[in-house]
Amino acid sequence: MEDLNWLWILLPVVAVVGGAGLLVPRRGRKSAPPAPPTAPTAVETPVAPAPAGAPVDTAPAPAAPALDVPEPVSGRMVRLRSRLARSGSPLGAKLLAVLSRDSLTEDDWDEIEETLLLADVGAGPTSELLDALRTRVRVEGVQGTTAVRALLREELLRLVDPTMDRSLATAPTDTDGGPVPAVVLVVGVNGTGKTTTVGKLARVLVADGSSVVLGAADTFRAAAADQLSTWGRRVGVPTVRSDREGADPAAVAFDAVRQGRTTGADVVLVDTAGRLQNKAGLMDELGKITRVITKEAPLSEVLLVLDATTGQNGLNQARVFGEVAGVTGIVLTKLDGTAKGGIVVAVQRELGVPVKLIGLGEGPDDLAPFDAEQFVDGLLGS
Ligand SMILES: Nc1nc2c(ncn2[C@@H]2O[C@H](COP(=O)(O)OP(=O)(O)OP(=O)(O)O)[C@@H](O)[C@H]2O)c(=O)[nH]1
Repeated sequence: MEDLNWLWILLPVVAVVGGAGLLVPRRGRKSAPPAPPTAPTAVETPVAPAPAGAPVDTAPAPAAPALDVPEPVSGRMVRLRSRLARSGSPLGAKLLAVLSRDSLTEDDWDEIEETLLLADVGAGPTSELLDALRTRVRVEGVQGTTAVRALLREELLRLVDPTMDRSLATAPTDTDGGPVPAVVLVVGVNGTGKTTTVGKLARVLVADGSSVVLGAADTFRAAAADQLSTWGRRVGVPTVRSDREGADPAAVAFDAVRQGRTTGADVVLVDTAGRLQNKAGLMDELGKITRVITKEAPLSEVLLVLDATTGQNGLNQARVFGEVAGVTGIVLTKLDGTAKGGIVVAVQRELGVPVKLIGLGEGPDDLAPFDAEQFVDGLLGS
């Protein structure tokens, strides 16, 4: 109980701080904060009937768990910044080292180019940055560590683009029939961290005072639904799932959204499998999920989860999902495991949509809203 008292004390604080960076202001909120500790049976609540031919079961309600108190969102970017800085940050450190040399030769510029390419910044953004740096070093005669760092910070920031809208649409949507939950569909190939991200995001939303329903539409792997239920249970969030391996993911997604609607939830987060080997199959599956969900509520976000350590491979995935899934935001996971932060720039360019969230580790609160300035400062080791 003592833990839970902390939750109620924390919620108003987190709602203010978290709302600034991550979430759009709520419109027409109609529901109370997450299930209070006295109603633990809200976890894994029964679902509405499945569409014809696609039965969906729900697991029985477990015994009352002690609920976690998610870490406030506000401190997380600071953690990212220090992690990036601690990682040795080859990108920022190497660029600074070369740019600080007395007079830059062609070999030095080649070294800068190579560093950027190795950090997965991508060919287009690399040549843009090189042109900008060359011009400014020549024209402005920038010299000295402080001035060079300021120049590099400015130009890296321009590439990462602080003007992009990175807020998450997690406010209920107004429809003719009244407000319906925001629906966030999470897509990406297997192993990138989708289920983990859905679990972490549920915690962020709970910390923000939202009521959440999870939909385990990754029916390919039975353990994925267990994994998701565990995440939900820890913060008192119900999970709609099927225990039948290979059940129709669209049916589970539909039931999750219906459940959210019936219970007046603010947000429904839907995890998917993304295991399909070809574009046509992927398009069919995601198309069907989207079609059935939108019978209940419009899609508010389609988040593509990409593993930051996969480089060019990740970009290829981004391209395919971008074409078939109408992606509105990118979640870059495992940024803690790579020094190649340049992927942020490359993937935004590839898809034309912003990185909205980043994964910083395997801990339950290792998910942060992406902040361009903090990210660049982390790269520069400041
Ligand atoms: N280091 C690190 N590991 C992460 C991060 N996000 C996820 N992981 C790990 O990546 C592994 C795969 O995560 P899942 O969430 O199961 O991935 P998935 O995309 O749902 O995989 P499938 O269910 O197989 O499609 C797990 O071991 C996670 O703990 C992150 O930001 N950093």
